[in-house]
Amino acid sequence: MRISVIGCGYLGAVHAACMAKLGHVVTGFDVDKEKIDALRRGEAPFFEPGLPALLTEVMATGRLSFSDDPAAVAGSNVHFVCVGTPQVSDGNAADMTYVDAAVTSLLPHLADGDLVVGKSTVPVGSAERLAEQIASTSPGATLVWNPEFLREGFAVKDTLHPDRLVYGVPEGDAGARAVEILDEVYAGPIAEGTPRIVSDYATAQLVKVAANSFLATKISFINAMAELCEATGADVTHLAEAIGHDERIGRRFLNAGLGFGGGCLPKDIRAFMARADELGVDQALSFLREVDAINLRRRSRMVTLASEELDGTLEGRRIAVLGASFKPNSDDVRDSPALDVAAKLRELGAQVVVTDPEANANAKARQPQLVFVESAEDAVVDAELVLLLTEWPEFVQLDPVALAKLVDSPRMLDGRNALDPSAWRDAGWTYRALGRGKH
Ligand SMILES: NC(=O)c1ccc[n+]([C@@H]2O[C@H](COP(=O)([O-])OP(=O)(O)OC[C@H]3O[C@@H](n4cnc5c(N)ncnc54)[C@H](O)[C@@H]3O)[C@@H](O)[C@H]2O)c1
Ligand SMILES: O=c1ccn([C@@H]2O[C@H](COP(=O)(O)OP(=O)(O)O[C@H]3O[C@H](CO)[C@@H](O)[C@H](O)[C@H]3O)[C@@H](O)[C@H]2O)c(=O)[nH]1
Repeated sequence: MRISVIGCGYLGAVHAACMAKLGHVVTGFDVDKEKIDALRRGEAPFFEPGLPALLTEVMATGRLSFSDDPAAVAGSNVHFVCVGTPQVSDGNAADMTYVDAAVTSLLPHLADGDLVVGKSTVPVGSAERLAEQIASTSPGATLVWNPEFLREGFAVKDTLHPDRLVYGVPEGDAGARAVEILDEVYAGPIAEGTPRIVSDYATAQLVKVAANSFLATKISFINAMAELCEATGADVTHLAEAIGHDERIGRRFLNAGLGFGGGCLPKDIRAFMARADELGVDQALSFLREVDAINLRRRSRMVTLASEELDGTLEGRRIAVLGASFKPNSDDVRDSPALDVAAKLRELGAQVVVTDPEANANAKARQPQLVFVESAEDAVVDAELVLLLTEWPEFVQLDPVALAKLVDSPRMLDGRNALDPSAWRDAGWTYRALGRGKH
């Protein structure tokens, strides 16, 4: 198939490369010329394991090209819309400006029989509105909604081997034909047995935000339990393990700590609440307000614990922060709990030194007043307190004995429950963690 991918950010760049890997001829288009120039050189514009090698492999076949010219999408039969839907600056809703602009720029290049495939995460009702817009100028083209569930850090694997495919299609022949085309696009994963669910537009859009709401709720549930553990002296890691053995609950996404961040879960639950409000069913999602509040409370709890560790005085105290990205194996700092905590501590007067294996540059662009260094060893020199805020493997594997020799005072606050408490305590550290023992 001839495929265009509109928007080559985290989602679009991976999607374009994976579609080429599946044998299609792909043109990636983005308005960001710098990003396109990098992709044309075969460089991933962000850190994503496996993407650079995949780009090199598929670009050598000649099946993948990139352009900053909107007309480059002409001639493709399937057009994936992968642009951003961030939170609006003055509220909780999703900003649909980029999706609207992307579809508008696509319209003049659509031919009869073309498929427009929405992949961005949008408020329910958007597909119906965009389908009308497309029908008014290009009645021969069809819109389908095909939400994406990839995780950063595993994006290539998740795209090539998704755990499910969801198609939201219109009724009638156009919908049936759209299913046939999408089945051809995803022939590889379907042959591997990937389940696919065919439904209407509204359901497909809702599946995406429902899935992210469930994941966010699961994380906030365990973090609420962490609050109880802190009040009672219990250990949330044992609690998670114990309830996780119940297959109906499951252990995944029960890692208590600093909570969720990134470019998806926080903004998606807020946009979902905003949309429910518009639909007059805000009560149905009122629990998500609490999910958000529990999540944000973990960040302030970390700041409080840091202050307590330093006898209530943050002013002028040297704090080392390990981690800036919202999770390991990503350089994404959008709504990063780690960066948020580091910035707050600095605001309160601490001398904060941050290090992240991949996210230093992105983090510095957002928080230029923070000091960034290249390694954990550099960050902890003379530190009175060390905070582990993103559980990169290189941080989890740090040697507490060697590190103790570099710090001013061996105090560790583990914001991700990622370290072995006894190893750190045996090496002379004061070790405290969120949800583990009485504070
Ligand atoms: N990042 C993820 O892991 C992930 C996973 C699943 C779904 N999503 C959803 O996918 C969408 C994209 O997310 P992202 O993380 O890739 O965002 P992003 O900000 O990394 O990328 C968006 C890209 O769209 C480009 N763009 C903006 N307007 C454009 C236009 N009119 N024409 C062409 N390009 C344009 C931007 O320059 C940018 O490169 C969002 O709706 C997000 O919720 C993201
Ligand atoms: O037990 C857990 C699991 C995750 N997290 C945090 O939750 C956030 C999100 O993690 P994850 O879901 O792995 O990252 P994303 O790449 O943002 O992926 C989510 O958001 C994507 C965009 O919508 C979806 O496609 C994915 O399915 C969904 O998992 C991160 O800050 C993690 O540190 C926890 O605190 N505890």
